[in-house]
Amino acid sequence: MTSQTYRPPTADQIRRAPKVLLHDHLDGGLRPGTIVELARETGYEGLPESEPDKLGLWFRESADSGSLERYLETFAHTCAVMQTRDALFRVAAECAEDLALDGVVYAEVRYAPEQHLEGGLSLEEVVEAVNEGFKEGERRARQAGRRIRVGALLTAMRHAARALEIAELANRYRDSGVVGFDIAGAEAGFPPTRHLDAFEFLKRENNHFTIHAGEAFGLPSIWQALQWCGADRLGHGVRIIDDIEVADDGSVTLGRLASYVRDKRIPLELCPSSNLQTGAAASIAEHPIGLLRKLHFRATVNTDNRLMSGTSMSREFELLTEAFGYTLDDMQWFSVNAMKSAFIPFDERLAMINDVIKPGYAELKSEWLFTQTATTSESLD
Ligand SMILES: O=c1[nH]cnc2c1ncn2[C@H]1C[C@H](O)[C@@H](CO)O1
Ligand SMILES: [Zn+2]
Repeated sequence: MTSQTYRPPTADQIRRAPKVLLHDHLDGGLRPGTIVELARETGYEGLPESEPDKLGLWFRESADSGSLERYLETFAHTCAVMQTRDALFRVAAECAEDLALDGVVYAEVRYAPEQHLEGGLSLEEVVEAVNEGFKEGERRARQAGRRIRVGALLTAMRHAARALEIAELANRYRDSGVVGFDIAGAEAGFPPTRHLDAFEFLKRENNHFTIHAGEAFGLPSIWQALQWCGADRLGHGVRIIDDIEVADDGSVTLGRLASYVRDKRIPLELCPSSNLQTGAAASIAEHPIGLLRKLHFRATVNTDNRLMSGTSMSREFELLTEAFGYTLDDMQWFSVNAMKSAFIPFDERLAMINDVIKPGYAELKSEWLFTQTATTSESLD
């Protein structure tokens, strides 16, 4: 008799399973219908499509270019409609609602405050609007019988020069909704060491940060992010695969950097579908996550940009299940990994693991027992 543990989970089980999301961009996850409405309300006339389904398709197709730089161009439209307090509040509330509906119980959602100042808001007003939106989304989710907790990560754009200012902002709001800091944007030509002052400030403040590294650019970027900047986690980090050698007989050799990442349990915020679009991986089946999971790296599964990739946490897990035969146990492993790597305090992470994640998977895994019992007693009658 095979237990549920060895069966692929159904789409419904994947959706109901408690999931943890560490890498999701607020400006990469808007509902297409909301973009259309906000564009109308705010007088933005630059949208390439005015009908929500067509607009959603436009984002997916435009982001599918094989280049990170072209992928990033699509954010001009989402940021354009996120320039008022009401728009930021709405987008954040809907983000929390959508994630909760997808079975996400804990999420860290990032955005770059400096990209939302065109309507005259201050950096503080941007952060407060988003924080209030997340709270509202959590409340709506609770009303609908779901539970989610959302924290914000403040991102600085790596081509700009405001990283220290944004790091200070993240530090100021650390006890009210902001759980950490990040840098994002085009990777090639913009090494993380350009922003050392920001990282050093956060270290002095005992604060947390992740760095987009090892996505469009390889090992040097990961090495800098860890050994020069002191990142707690790697945004993507998928190119760590370049430091892992698999011989014809299947034996695996880790280089110094890959060993360091695994030994120190550095969390990798892997985003499979996003990587296919930017050319960082050729297919889900060939995505390094398969090997990294086998080798017990601290791998986590993430969406990156739900709008641009037409994805969700459930969709990412469906794709992985299909490609690698993952079970509910694998899903639990990824979810516990992510929760261990979150930026909230240790006792709260532990409580999420023990009181939410493990019981959630235990319940799903036990379901097969009851279907089994029902069939057995029927056949005995
Ligand atoms: O995957 C990514 N790599 C680098 N930068 C990214 C990625 N996804 C989104 N961004 C950028 C574009 C957004 O406007 C910004 C803040 O969320 O972060
Ligand atoms: Zn990202």
